[in-house]
Amino acid sequence: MKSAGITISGLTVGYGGPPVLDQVSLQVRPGGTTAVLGPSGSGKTTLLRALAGFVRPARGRIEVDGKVLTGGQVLVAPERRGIGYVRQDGALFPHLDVTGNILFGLPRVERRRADQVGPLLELVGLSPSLARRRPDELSGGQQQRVALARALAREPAVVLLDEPFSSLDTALRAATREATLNALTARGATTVLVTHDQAEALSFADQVAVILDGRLAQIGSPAEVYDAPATPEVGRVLGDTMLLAGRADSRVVNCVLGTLDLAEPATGEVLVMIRPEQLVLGNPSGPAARVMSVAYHGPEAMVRLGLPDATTRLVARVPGHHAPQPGDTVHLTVPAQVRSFPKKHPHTSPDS
Ligand SMILES: Nc1ncnc2c1ncn2[C@@H]1O[C@H](COP(=O)(O)OP(=O)(O)OP(=O)(O)O)[C@@H](O)[C@H]1O
Repeated sequence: MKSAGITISGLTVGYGGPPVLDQVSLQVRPGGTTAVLGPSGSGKTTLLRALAGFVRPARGRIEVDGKVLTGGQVLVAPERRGIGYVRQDGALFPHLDVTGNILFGLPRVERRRADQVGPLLELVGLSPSLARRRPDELSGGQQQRVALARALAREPAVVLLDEPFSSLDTALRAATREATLNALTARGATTVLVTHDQAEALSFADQVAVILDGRLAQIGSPAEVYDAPATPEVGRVLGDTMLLAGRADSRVVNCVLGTLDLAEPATGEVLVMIRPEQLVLGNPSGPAARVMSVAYHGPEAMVRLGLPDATTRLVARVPGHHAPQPGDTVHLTVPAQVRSFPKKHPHTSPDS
């Protein structure tokens, strides 16, 4: 399969009302994997639908491998785009077995080649012995992998995945995600994954696009968007954040947690963004806080903390076996460099 790059320019889509995607422009490199992350209703599925050719954009252009699929008068039909689409529910045909599902819709000549089913199943991490099972004889994760094998059977240059793992439990989800990524990489497919799940986006993709209210708020590597979000809102989409009022002076900022180092210089009134894992408990040089509650999750615990000012509430993520007890007094430090944003509104509570 040939890898193909995707270029989306000024894409605006509405369903008769105000645009649900507004002037979105982004690129996916050939063979690259981009995760699209954003709150519910932000327009993620609409972006995939526009790529697949299921909706006609009001404006904008979509090119795959340098060929215009959408733009001006051009609207290439979905089946002629060379794009595979795997939906959240897998959408297998219940009356067809695995082989029938994978070969469905292929040209008649290729459909006779049932021998391609075994290698495809292996590619997505399934045993070829499942080839004659029907969907109701498969687990959710197996069904998702069959759906992926069906998409790959057409050898699409681009594969779109719309929350394909969200109905699976944690262990199955990780295994299916890995099998999917391996299969896509082996085929050199260019992939766009829509997800709500921050960890999934950060671990699956080489590029993360954050969509807020129909607009592309930021695009970059997983580390860029997580560590250096363009706005507090992007920061929040990527994970839990706390915003503290502070006064910046070049590379440092003074806030209720003391003097912290800034990753980027700033001056004046700012909001300091702190992630729960940046708060370190135990160093007596830091301000004291009282443990309000502890949510134990096994490998980690989320510790809710109150500062003596009685208004600042913080959350620290600590290793599960290091969790303090409610009522304990702990000391807080932030050894990491932190990010700041120009101050727009006062906000001193954790928003997680
Ligand atoms: N067929 C449609 N007709 C009218 N409005 C629609 C249609 N499909 C989606 N919308 C609206 O467009 C907006 C974006 O929807 P979209 O499904 O793209 O969001 P999303 O980010 O994928 O959401 P979710 O994460 O909940 O699936 C929403 O406000 C939604 O109500």
